[in-house]
Amino acid sequence: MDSSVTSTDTTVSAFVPAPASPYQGDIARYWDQEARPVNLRLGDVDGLYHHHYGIGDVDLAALGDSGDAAYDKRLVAELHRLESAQAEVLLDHLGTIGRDDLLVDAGCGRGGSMVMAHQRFGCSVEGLTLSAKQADFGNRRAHELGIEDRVHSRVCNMLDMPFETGQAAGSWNNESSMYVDLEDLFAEHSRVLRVGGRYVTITGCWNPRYGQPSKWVSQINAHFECNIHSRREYLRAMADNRLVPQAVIDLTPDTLPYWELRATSSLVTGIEEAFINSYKDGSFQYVLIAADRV
Ligand SMILES: C[S@@+](CC[C@H](N)C(=O)[O-])C[C@H]1O[C@@H](n2cnc3c(N)ncnc32)[C@H](O)[C@@H]1O
Ligand SMILES: CC(C)=CCC/C(C)=C/COP(=O)(O)OP(=O)(O)O
Ligand SMILES: [Mg+2]
Repeated sequence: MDSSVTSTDTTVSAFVPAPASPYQGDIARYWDQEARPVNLRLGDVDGLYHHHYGIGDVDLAALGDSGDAAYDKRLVAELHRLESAQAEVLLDHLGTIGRDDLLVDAGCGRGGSMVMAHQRFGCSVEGLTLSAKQADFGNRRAHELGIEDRVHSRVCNMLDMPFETGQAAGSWNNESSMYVDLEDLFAEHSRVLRVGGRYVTITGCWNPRYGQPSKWVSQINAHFECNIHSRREYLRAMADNRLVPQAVIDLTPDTLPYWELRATSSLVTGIEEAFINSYKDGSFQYVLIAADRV
């Protein structure tokens, strides 16, 4: 992958709306300033830039011997493969999407999942992020791929989406729902989705069976300036907003191999222990919820 995508990250969106709250201003700044090598090096593998985590078994044969010079490169490629596999599973749950349909990526990051959705369905994909840097990055990448007329990112609050009622065939949050109130979020997804449309989220949530957010969950919140919700809050807020779960899948066992591999790499960020320990002590879960808009 040509690294110019990362090195030319300097353009500024023409219009950046004022943040809806001081908190959203902080989150916009957070993502404008984010440049962790773990995200850029993985994205450089094939030009799909993700800000989410991975699922699936590690391919030990592809990883090979940790002693040889190219091991680091293979490790990066393997972590990236698992992150793209996560996005594929999210897309699997959107149901049937046609070329004329619109999909909405709420909290789109640098747009990796949007590109994958367009490549799979041929549809239009609109992404919303608080970060002008991320929107510019995603739009530049779409332009390089020649899909800028079908894949577009903008700076916009996902609680106030610029779409007509019932305009979207599908919408999702991929690790972005921990920044907003869930009642407000699902009310807005419910509004923009057509009846019969599909909403999908992959998220980390605290487990009501544990009791309250554990110290590890609190550590993850502090690390990302986010506010992780409980599994119960997701289901309740969906029920309140005409979103009826069609699948609720506990992906915790599927994401642990990614974290255990990442913890051995030179790209660690310091948050690996909190994810591994909270997944193992049962206080935190990685879940996919797919819901029908009824
Ligand atoms: C962890 S990243 C996930 C990015 C992307 N979904 C992915 O899978 O690569 C979280 C994203 O949520 C976005 N976000 C947080 N709060 C938001 C809000 N109120 N409106 C729009 N985007 C928001 C951030 O700007 C960031 O792009
Ligand atoms: C599952 C949960 C609770 C996620 C919180 C949201 C979040 C910040 C996701 C990862 O982004 P990233 O890819 O930028 O993070 P990192 O730099 O750690 O890879
Ligand atoms: Mg990452």
